Amino acid sequence: MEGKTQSAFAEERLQLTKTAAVMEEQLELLEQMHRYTGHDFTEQLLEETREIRRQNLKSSRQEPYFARLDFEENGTTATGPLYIGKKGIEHEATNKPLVIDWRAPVASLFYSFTGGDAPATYECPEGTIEGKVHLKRNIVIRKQELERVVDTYSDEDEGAAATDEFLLYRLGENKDNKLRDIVSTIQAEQDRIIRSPRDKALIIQGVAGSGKTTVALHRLAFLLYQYREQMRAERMIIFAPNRMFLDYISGVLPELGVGDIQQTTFNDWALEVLENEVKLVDASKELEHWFAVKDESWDEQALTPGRFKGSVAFMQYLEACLAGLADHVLPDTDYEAWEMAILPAATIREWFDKEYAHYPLMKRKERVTARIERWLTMELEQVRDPNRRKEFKKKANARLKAYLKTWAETRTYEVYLEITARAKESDLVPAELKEFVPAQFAQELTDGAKSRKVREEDLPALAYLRYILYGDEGRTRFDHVVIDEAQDFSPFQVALLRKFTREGSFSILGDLSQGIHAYKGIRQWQEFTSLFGENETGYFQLEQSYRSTMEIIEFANEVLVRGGGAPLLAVPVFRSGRQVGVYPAERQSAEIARILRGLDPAAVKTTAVIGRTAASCRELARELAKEGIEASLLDAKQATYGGGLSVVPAYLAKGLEFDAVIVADADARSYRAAPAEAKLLYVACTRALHELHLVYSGGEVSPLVRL
Ligand SMILES: Nc1ncnc2c1ncn2[C@@H]1O[C@H](COP(=O)(O)OP(=O)(O)OP(=O)(O)O)[C@@H](O)[C@H]1O
Repeated sequence: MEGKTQSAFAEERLQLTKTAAVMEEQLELLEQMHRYTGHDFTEQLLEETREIRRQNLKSSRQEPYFARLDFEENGTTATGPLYIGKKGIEHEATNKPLVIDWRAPVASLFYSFTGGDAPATYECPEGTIEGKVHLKRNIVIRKQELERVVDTYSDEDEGAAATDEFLLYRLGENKDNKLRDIVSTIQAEQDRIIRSPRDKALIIQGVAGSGKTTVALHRLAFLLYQYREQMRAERMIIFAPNRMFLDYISGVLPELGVGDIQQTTFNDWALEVLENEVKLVDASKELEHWFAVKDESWDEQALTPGRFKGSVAFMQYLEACLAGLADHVLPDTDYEAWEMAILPAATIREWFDKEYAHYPLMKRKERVTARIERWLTMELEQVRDPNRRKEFKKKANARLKAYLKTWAETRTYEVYLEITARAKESDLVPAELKEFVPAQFAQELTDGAKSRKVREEDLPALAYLRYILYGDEGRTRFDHVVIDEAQDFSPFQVALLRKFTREGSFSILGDLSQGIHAYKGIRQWQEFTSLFGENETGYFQLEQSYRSTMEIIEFANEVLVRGGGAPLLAVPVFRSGRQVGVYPAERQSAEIARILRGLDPAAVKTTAVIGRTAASCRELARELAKEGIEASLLDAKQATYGGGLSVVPAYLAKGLEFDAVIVADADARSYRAAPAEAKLLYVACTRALHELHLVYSGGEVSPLVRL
C-alpha cells in the first residue's frame, strides 16, 4: 500500500511537471501573439478568446487541477486520464483539453460516482454517456508543488475507497475569516443541486453546516458555465441576511472565477427599488428588541404585524386596493383653464382609461398631465392678444395646479398609509385574515409618517406598491436569484422577487430549525412552493453536516430535541474532536478567559464568544478587556468580518462559523425549554467547527443543555 501511494505520488509529480511546462509554453505563445485592437468583429472575438485563455492560464498556474478521473466510455478504447481543475484549459494547437473544467459534464462523474457495480453515467448534450470509472484521485497542489495524492476510488483496489479520508482532511483544516470553495470535495447530494437545470425554483432544506451557502455559490458558477449564452453574472443576485455575512462569503465566487454577481440584503434592495422614498427605523434596535430576554416565550408573539405583512394575502389585498384606486384617481369634474377653454372630464378619462391604460398608474398620471399641458399650450396659441394670453396662462396654470390636487394620491408611501389604515375594516381582507391584522398596524405607520420611517416588514409591500405604481423603471430582470437563510424570508418577499425575475429561476436555501425570526419567517417550505406553478419547483433535503465534529452535532441535536423536537436532525460526518464542555461560573468573563487561554493557537484561528443578547455581548466584551483579552464586538451594523476573536449575539452569528465557539449565557432564564429559544441556542452551538464550550452563571444551566 505504502509503495503504491509512493508510486502514485511520483507519477503525479511527473504529470504536474509536464502540465506546468505545457502551460508555460502556451502562455508564452499567447503573450507573444499580437493583440488585436482593430474593428473586425471575427478578429475581436478571437482576441477575446485568446485573452480568456491567457487569464485562465495565469490564474491556474499555481494550482492547475485538483483531481484526476480515469474513465473509459463504453464502445471506445481507454483514453488517457482526465485532470479536473477550477478552469478548463485547452492545448492551443490541438484544442485538446489539458485540464477539464469542474463544471463540464464529464467532470460530474468525479462527484457522483461512488463505486458499486452499476455503470457510471453522466448527462451531456449528446445524451447519456455510460462507461467505467477506473480511478478517482484527489490531488493537492499548492504553489505548483504537489502536496498530497489520495485515491478516493480505484477499481484495482475497491477496498481502498477513501472519499472520507480526503474529506476529513479538508474538514479538519482551520477557518480564516472567509468561506471557501469546495470544488475538490463536493459530495454527490450537493452535486445534484449544483447541476440542477436553471428553469426551476429550487428549495433546499439543509441542516446547519450541510453546505447550503457553499452549494448555492457553486451553483451560480455552474449556471454561468452551463448556460453561458442565456445567463449573465450581472443579472444574478444573492440575498443574504446582513452585510457582514456578505463579506464573509465574498471570497468564494472570485475563487471560482466568477465576478459581477450582485450581492445584497433584501432591505437594501427594497430601499433601492423605492429610490429611498422611505427610511428604515434602526434595524439593530428592532433586533435587540426582539431578541431581548423576556418573560413570555416568543412563540406567543408569533401573530405579529410581520406575519401579516409578509403574507400573500396582504399582497393580494394591496393588489385589490390598487385596482380600485385606478378607478378613483380622476375627479368627475372638467378642467376649466379659463372661461370658454374647457377640457371635459370625459376626454381626460378617455386618455387615462384607454390611451394610456397599458402604463403603470403613476406613469398614466404623468402622461395624462403632460397631455393636458399640451392641450393648454394649443389653446393658448389661439389667443392672439399677447396680454390676454399672458393673463390666461397665469390663470390656467393656477387652476391646473388646483385641479391636479383633486386627483387621488398615488405616491407609494402615501398610498400605503391609506391602504393599511383601511385593512382592519376593509371587505377586501378575507374574514379569516382579519384577526391577523394587528391592532396597532396603521397607527405605527401614521406615527412615523412625518419622518417617512418604516419597519423592515413594511418593505415588501412598499416595494411592491412602487412596482405597481411606477412599473419596473427600466430595471433588468434577474436571470437567477439566490436567497440564503430563506427560512427568515416571508412569502410576500419571495413572491415580489418572482416578479423581478425572468423565468422563476431561484435557489432558495435555509433551515427551518434555524428559523429564529419567528415574527417574519415561514413555518413550512410549502409557504414558498405554493407561490410557484406545479412543475416550477424542486425540493432537496441535505441531512449531512460537514462543519462540526460528531460531538458538537450530537450535542446541538439534543438542544433541538429538548426544545420540542425538530423535523430533521443533522447527521455528522465521522469526524471526532473534543467533548463539549459545560461550565458554571461565578463571573462568566473569568471562565471564558480561562477557556480562551487554554485554546491551542495552532489549531484555532477563529473563535467566537456567542452571547444571548446584544447587551450581554457588550458587557462580555468590556469584561474580557479587563481580563486583558481584546475581541471585536460584532453588531447588526457590522459590514465586515475580520476573523480572530469575536463577541457576537447568537442571532447575528447565523451563517458564520468559527474554529472554536464559547456560548455564554447558557443559563435557564436566557434559554428556556421552548422551540424558539432552542433554535437560537442551536444556531449558536452549530457555529463551531472543532471545539464548543458553554458557560453559564446565576443558578441553573438551561434545560436545553445536556450535562
Ligand atoms: N463537500 C464539502 N467539502 C468540504 N467542506 C464542505 C463541504 N460541504 C460543506 N463544507 C463546509 O462546511 C461548512 C458549512 O458550509 P455552509 O456554511 O455552506 O453550510 P450551511 O448549510 O449554509 O450552514 P448554516 O445553515 O449552518 O449556516 C463550510 O466550512 C464548508 O466549507
